[in-house]
Amino acid sequence: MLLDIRNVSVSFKKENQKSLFGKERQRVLDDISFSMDYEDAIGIVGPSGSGKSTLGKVILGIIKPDTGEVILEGEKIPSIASRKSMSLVFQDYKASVNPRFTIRQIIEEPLFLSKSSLNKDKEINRLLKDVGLDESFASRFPHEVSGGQLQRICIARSIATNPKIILLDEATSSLDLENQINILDLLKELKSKYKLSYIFISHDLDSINYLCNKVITLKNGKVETYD
Ligand SMILES: Nc1ncnc2c1ncn2[C@@H]1O[C@H](COP(=O)(O)OP(=O)(O)OP(=O)(O)O)[C@@H](O)[C@H]1O
Repeated sequence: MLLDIRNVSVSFKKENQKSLFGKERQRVLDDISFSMDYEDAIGIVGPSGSGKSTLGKVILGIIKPDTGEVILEGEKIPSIASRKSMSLVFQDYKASVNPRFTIRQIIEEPLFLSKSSLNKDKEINRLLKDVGLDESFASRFPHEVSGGQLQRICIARSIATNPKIILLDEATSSLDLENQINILDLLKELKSKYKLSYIFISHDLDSINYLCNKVITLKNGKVETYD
């Protein structure tokens, strides 16, 4: 098994409490359990505020759950190994890149310590090709590419470290329909090429049905359906 989420609960301190030192907490995730096999694409769907992104952050080790655990290949998260095995693609691709970096610098950011510079150029060209862009993109800046192209660049960055799991948080939601479909097709292609596993957080059931083999529906922090 690749990933095992066991009885995860998360609560946050409630905002705007009547008393200044109020200790009321809001339970955002309530006893969530599910597992993921190699090469699964799991869709997480649910209304706004249902806890989808919080669950993503728990899986990435950004938020420590109050109770429960996340086990990646038998190892508890967060661990050094887990950080290397997972990467992330956001909805807000513009905010997730440094506007002063060239596309080459953006893609090589996670490769910083790992490869010699000669190999790096080759690697960047290969990654650009993987996401359907040619080598000329490497020297451009983010404002010189389209939204769909920038999201492709973020996907190239996310596969640069050979992760096992890519967490895509509303990764297609700010794109127009044509770009959404193109990105979903690209994700499918990369998945089979590199035997990737995806956790795909989305409002959009059509996209989830297109890409994913399992769907988890969250409602008020609980798993409502799992199939
Ligand atoms: N760091 C935090 N501190 C306090 N409350 C938080 C924090 N992060 C999230 N919440 C609250 O937890 C609940 C779930 O948020 P979350 O972002 O996980 O929902 P979501 O399902 O991803 O929503 P959306 O679809 O709108 O992105 C919300 O009520 C949110 O206000």
